[in-house]
Amino acid sequence: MRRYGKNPDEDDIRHRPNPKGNRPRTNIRPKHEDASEGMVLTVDRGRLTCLVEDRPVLAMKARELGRKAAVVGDRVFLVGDLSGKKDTLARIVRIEKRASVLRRTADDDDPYERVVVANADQLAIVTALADPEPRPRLIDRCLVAAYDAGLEPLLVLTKSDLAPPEKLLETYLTLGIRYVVTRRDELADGFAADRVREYLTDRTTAFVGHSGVGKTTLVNALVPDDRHRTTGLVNAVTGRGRHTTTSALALPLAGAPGWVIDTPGIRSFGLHHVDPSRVILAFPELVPGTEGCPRACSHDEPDCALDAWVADGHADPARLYSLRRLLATRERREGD
Ligand SMILES: Nc1nc2c(ncn2[C@@H]2O[C@H](COP(=O)(O)OP(=O)(O)OP(=O)(O)O)[C@@H](O)[C@H]2O)c(=O)[nH]1
Ligand SMILES: [Zn+2]
Repeated sequence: MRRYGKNPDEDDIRHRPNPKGNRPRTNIRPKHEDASEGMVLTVDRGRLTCLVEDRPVLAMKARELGRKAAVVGDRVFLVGDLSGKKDTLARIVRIEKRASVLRRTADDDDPYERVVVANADQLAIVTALADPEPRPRLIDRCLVAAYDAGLEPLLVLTKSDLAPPEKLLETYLTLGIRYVVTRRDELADGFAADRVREYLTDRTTAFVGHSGVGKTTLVNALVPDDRHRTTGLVNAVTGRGRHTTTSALALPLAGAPGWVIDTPGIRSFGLHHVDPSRVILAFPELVPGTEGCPRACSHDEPDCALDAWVADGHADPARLYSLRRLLATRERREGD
């Protein structure tokens, strides 16, 4: 698996003073030794549906977790009634350290980060080739978020029955991004799902896309029949309606091991949280060229050493251009 960078989640590093002073460490036992492991499938107004063994269990966060929130994809430990029966409520007592964190801010000037999905290793960026028109800047912003989170991006271009993909793909050639193109008739006969599934096997893939691009249609083709979301986003796990669904939803991939994590349609992708030093990790051949950069270089400023280094023939200028294009998406423009 290719990874673009580590994503240390500061939240997970707990600095707890030792209240017992110098008492021997053996006296400190892990709490809740009997807790069972589960995975968060969806979150709905403070209630988390977790998969424990093979059953969905409704749970809430234990007080002792404080402000730390569990999100979809989190591996958690639960205690209490884990039968999954009606009207039971278990408690989440621990959240495991996350392998990755996909974040977004509602707006660039909104410092409040939302952790959208934990532990994904791939980001499927779903874009229609027409109806609605593709928005390259939105795609670029999703790419930046993927690189920042250490997720490998996959472009999923839908509705190729309405418009051809070539022109849009040209833009992404130099980025070396994997892509898959689908069209309406291949949805019905299963070919679209077969082709997309190849990229999802053994992985945890978060799906993002603008409303109306056909994300739900595609996700339904990829997950078991009884887990279908109706268009209008009825929560397939809790069965509740659209107005309650603001969370992502993890669904098992049908026909192969893997997880599909559907996220609500997005209109924008705020990048307030993005660190440019991580975006360059998606361009490994450019990294040695940054040795001559000023400290904390954004790689998109006049003193950046990459211009001279690339001019000397060390790397393809088109790749530097692509890096700059992605870095520039951090500045918000009308319609992002
Ligand atoms: N022509 C064409 N239409 C498609 C294709 N895939 C989906 N659609 C249609 O596009 C519309 C939107 O599809 P959805 O799957 O609801 O889109 P979505 O991205 O989930 O949108 P939200 O539910 O708003 O987030 C529906 O009318 C689909 O039938 C395709 O490959 N070709
Ligand atoms: Zn630089």
